[in-house]
Amino acid sequence: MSAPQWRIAVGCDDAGVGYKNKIKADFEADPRVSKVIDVGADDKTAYPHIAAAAAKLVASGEVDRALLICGTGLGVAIAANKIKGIRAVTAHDSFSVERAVLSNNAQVLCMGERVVGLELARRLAKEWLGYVFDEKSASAAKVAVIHEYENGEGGLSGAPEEMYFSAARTSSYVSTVLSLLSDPDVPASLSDIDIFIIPDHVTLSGVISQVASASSPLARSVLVGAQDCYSEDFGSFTGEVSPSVLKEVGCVIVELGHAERRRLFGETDESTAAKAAAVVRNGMVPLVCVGEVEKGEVAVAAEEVMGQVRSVLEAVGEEAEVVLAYEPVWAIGKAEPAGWEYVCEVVRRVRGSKEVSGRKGSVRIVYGGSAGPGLFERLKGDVDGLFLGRFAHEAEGFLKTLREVGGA
Ligand SMILES: O=C(CO)COP(=O)(O)O
Repeated sequence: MSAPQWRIAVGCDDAGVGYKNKIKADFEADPRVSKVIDVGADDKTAYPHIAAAAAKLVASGEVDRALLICGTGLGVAIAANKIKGIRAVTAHDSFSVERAVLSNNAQVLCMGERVVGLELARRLAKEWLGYVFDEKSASAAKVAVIHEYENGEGGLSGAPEEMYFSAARTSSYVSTVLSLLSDPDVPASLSDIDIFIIPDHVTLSGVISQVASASSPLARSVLVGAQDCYSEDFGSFTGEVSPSVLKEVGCVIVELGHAERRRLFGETDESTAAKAAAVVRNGMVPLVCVGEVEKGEVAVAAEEVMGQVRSVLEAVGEEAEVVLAYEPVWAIGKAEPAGWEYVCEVVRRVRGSKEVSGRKGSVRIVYGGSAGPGLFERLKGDVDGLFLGRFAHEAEGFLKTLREVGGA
């Protein structure tokens, strides 16, 4: 496979200036390199800033690779790996440099000026330019798993969604789900996904206690969420539910902006965004429902959804973890979900938007709207999980879908 023309960022801290400058000059003279961006620094700038600046250029696609030098090559690798999408390695021998690209598709190579001689470092950097990751190789699937871990695991909602269950039914439903999850035959892969249940506010604390006293670690890992909360923590807001109290009782996720709340209770992008900020402020994860009202073109739907997404992401800041439940309003409460190709295309556009792809915090996108068993197989790859309503109202149906999302 022939090497492309590389665009490369180089950077170092004050311990790596000499090697960085030499290798930079080598790159500039190498016909395999089309562009070199030097992110510094020849001064006392601490290495994490330099490493992050170079890694961000890689993550944004402005360059293909980065080469970072510090005293050991360790700190710059650790820092670069904090940037989403980055695979940075420290390597000081020929074989590791080769495998870093061919096995791990690492885009960032780090070396230590105090570890290897200059000529070896220059030779390794030169060899590095000759390796190209093969997306069709057996390594590709393993690299994809790294990406999945970075994005977090899929999520699933169980009933009781909306206001369908009595308190007694919620309690018996949750005990059935927990006992099914405690069955020794449940596939281990279910522990790779985040399973969540979002009951009504009144039964929430009871469900949290049921989960806490479940008999298996998998059942005890079920996350319990709330269906809404207010944007203020405390005060004269009679009838509202405080995000601070939700946190206090062990709630970890708060669903916001459901289509019914927007339609029946006048909730807007602004009020949803303010609530999302309150949820994040209280250390919980907002699960924000977004979706176009009318069925139509993918591009129009994605634009409508992005309007809802933008206001939330602006409000929560760039580091907060967010789950988006993409629920086309027209597909809720129907016999069938929206077409899988349509869903994947809208989700791809949302995920690829600069607002979503450019932020530091994880954004998982789950699909909701008449979702149930048999759907995830079509959506996986683009969609991180499912947000279930009626088709999880029977515990067995919920478990069946969980197995599908868990790849079991
Ligand atoms: O709105 C939903 C979940 O919040 C979807 O509900 P249904 O799957 O029952 O259509």
